[in-house]
Amino acid sequence: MTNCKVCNGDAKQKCSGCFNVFYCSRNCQVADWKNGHKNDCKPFEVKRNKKLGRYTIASRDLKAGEILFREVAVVHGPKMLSNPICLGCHKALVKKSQKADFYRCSRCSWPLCSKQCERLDPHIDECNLMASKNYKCPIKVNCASQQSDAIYCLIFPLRFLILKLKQPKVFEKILSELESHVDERIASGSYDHHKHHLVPFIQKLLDPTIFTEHLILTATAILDNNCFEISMPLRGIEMGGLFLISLILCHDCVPNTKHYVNYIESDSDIQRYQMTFETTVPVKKGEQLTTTYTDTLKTTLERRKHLKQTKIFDCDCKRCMDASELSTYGSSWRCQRCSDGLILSTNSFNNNSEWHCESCDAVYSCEEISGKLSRLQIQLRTSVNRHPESLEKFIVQTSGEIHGNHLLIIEVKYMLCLMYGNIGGYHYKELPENLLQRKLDLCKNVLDIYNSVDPGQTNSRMNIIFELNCANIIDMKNKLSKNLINKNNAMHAIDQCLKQIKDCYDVLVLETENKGIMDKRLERIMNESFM
Ligand SMILES: C[S@@+](CC[C@H](N)C(=O)[O-])C[C@H]1O[C@@H](n2cnc3c(N)ncnc32)[C@H](O)[C@@H]1O
Repeated sequence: MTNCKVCNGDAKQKCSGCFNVFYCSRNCQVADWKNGHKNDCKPFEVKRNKKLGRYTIASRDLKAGEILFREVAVVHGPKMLSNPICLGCHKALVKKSQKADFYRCSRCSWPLCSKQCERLDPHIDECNLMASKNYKCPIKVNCASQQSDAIYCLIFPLRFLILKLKQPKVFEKILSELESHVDERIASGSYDHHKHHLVPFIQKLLDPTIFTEHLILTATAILDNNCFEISMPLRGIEMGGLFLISLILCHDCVPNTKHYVNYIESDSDIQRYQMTFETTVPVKKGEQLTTTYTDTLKTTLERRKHLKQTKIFDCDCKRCMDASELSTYGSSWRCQRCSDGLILSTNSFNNNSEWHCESCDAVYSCEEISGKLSRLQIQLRTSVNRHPESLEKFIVQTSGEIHGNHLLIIEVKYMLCLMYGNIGGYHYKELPENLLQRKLDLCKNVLDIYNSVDPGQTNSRMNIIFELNCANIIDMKNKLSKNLINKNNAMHAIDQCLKQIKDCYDVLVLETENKGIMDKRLERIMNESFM
């Protein structure tokens, strides 16, 4: 028999939000809700094992699109390599002219937007500290360019360490619970720069007998290992945040959740960047809830190398362990020696393993495969302009060497899906029939791959379903005008497409940054549909 969380009596009911707590009566449940369960009610449990450390499992069956939790960052700040940003409001700083300097904080000299940003939280604490030690930001006018500036790597660790002074209990809990892999990071030499620049900077501002080199490097490693990006291009914001619940979710290359950050207006000077996590697919009670720490639309070798470098673990998820990437062939090449077979990795668990042709057994080194990919990526970024004709040419020219579902080609196809029907010279009213059919085929091809590697209500998949339905509507209208289909059937099909478009819109605008763009896309297809 389970006991009531409030009075310890025999429990007869459980909280339907999380399934984690039990009560004897409605009165006890209401009392507990008011007493804090409102904030703690989350439909998952935190578990721990040797391989993952802490991880989360669903405590009840979850539908796709269920919100798991929302939270604000305990600390946020510039990324380790950041373009010049205002330390007050965090917006990107743009120079008015080549020679002009940014506005400088009157006390610490860090670049800001204006005087108004001087007193904003969290800049105020670091500014007080720097002013008290007479520290002035050394960025020179001419080197404060739009390029990444390593000096910003000083600020986020400083803010995190200030937490030790302001909220010591919270800081100690974070230090004892979060994984940092600090020793591996130090041993690899990747923290040498921090030893020479960050440590002396912090120790100039904070007591070095308490803020030792190891503590400073551990705090930095905690940020590197656990932070999420706060990326709001329309607001000009690119930074990192430490979200204490979000970080517990472990990684999978086919995750079952997605997350986004929205800006919440507040009366105070505190900026609130709110993280939301939600399921993208149905998740059964007891199943692990997973997120991604990398780009799910990159190849296995790229994802695994990125995870090893940034989060210090070797991913052994189902997708990584299958050379065919769940039968999508998302990392596969075509054999140039027999011009027939597919080249796949011989051992997915080893990033340096050889690759071999399934048909003629030709062997390729890992460097050859990585080199091929880099060459095509560079070709795509530099010589191929972002125009449908040149992207189509790229697909044709590379088809002898790379599989049509390789994720680099899927990236190109995704761009084409968004371009056809939407950009100048290719709007639906001027799109020839063959290109409309091409768009339909491309959308189906890309969707097929996303169904395996990026399933459910992910933004990229929702974008493709949106485009596929737009193209379907135009196709239907064209056929109707040529009397190739029955009017009632066509109207019914168009209604169905509009419904799916609206569903995609509803999912995509949950991330409020998308709203303006999505409104325009919706308006465009509504106009096209009823013309
Ligand atoms: C953001 S933390 C995740 C929460 C962490 N397990 C904890 O207890 O605080 C990231 C770390 O979790 C571990 N981890 C997460 N996903 C993993 C996976 N799929 N395989 C192995 N380790 C993983 C790695 O040690 C990684 O550096």
